[in-house]
Amino acid sequence: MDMAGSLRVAIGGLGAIGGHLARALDGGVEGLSLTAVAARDQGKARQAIAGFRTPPAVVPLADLATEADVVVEAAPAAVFETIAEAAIARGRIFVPSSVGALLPRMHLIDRARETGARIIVPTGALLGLDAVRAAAEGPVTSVTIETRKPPRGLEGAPYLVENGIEVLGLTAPRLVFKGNAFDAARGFPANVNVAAALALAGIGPERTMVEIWGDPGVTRNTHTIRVEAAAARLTMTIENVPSEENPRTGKITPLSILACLRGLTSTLKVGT
Ligand SMILES: NC(=O)C1=CN([C@@H]2O[C@H](COP(=O)(O)OP(=O)(O)OC[C@H]3O[C@@H](n4cnc5c(N)ncnc54)[C@H](OP(=O)(O)O)[C@@H]3O)[C@@H](O)[C@H]2O)C=CC1
Ligand SMILES: O=C([O-])CC(=O)C(=O)O
Repeated sequence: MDMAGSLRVAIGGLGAIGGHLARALDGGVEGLSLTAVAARDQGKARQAIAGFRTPPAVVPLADLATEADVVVEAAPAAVFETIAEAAIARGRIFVPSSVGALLPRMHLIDRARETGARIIVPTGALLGLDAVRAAAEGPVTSVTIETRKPPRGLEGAPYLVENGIEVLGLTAPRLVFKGNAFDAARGFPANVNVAAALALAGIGPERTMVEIWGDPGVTRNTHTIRVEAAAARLTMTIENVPSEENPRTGKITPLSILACLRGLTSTLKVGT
């Protein structure tokens, strides 16, 4: 907490997610104050915060956790571990964006249990994780997610490169991946964090099934969840407007994280 009793927030990464979130926090959010940021290019980061009302410290990734109660990860999956380990070692609240990177690192949850840290996965670019969590308190038969992205939003994914799948020239929708959430997150680390979040909310990454389509007919990153459970059947679709900074990332993602952070301090909290 800072002297005004606000939760101190640090953000690793200042791109489509981190940049938007930093500006929103600097604009003033009750109960939250932005104290530190990190990016690869420190000069660019200093420029990005130059006009802020209260400029945060620009620090190396591993130091974010010394400056804050809540550490938001909004960087490429490749540096997830550096941010996560430091935050968890210090017993902070860790809010990951690169949720797919959590799936092969579930030991971080055991470590958090030891240190008193919490890992809070935001709904991010997805929807309906409240209903999925509720359904998963009872028996669940199946959980699937179908993701459709404009081809440029999938370009360069390791699974496509390894399998020689070219998406940029597509003239019709193509199913480029079908498998479980664990393999989807490994093959598409910058594209299907939503599948990882869904898996964690519901029945786990081995049983959560994923289809990824390169679709030249869509302009939005579109995710449809289907859940068959004893208590309810859910079918939900979200159509995300790609952000200008990074077409892989829907504009709703930083808004979801902001809503998640508000929920850490608000008196009235709505939703599971
Ligand atoms: N959970 C969800 O629903 C969603 C999750 N995501 C995921 O969130 C993450 C962030 O996405 P997004 O904001 O679009 O990404 P961007 O590419 O727009 O921004 C990434 C940021 O990370 C910084 N960065 C890169 N490398 C390093 C490094 N080695 N050390 C420190 N900082 C570094 C970059 O700094 P610089 O500019 O200096 O290079 C940049 O500020 C991604 O993993 C993405 O897949 C995205 C959408 C939805
Ligand atoms: O739709 C989006 O904005 C991003 C996305 O699929 C993900 O990273 O999981």
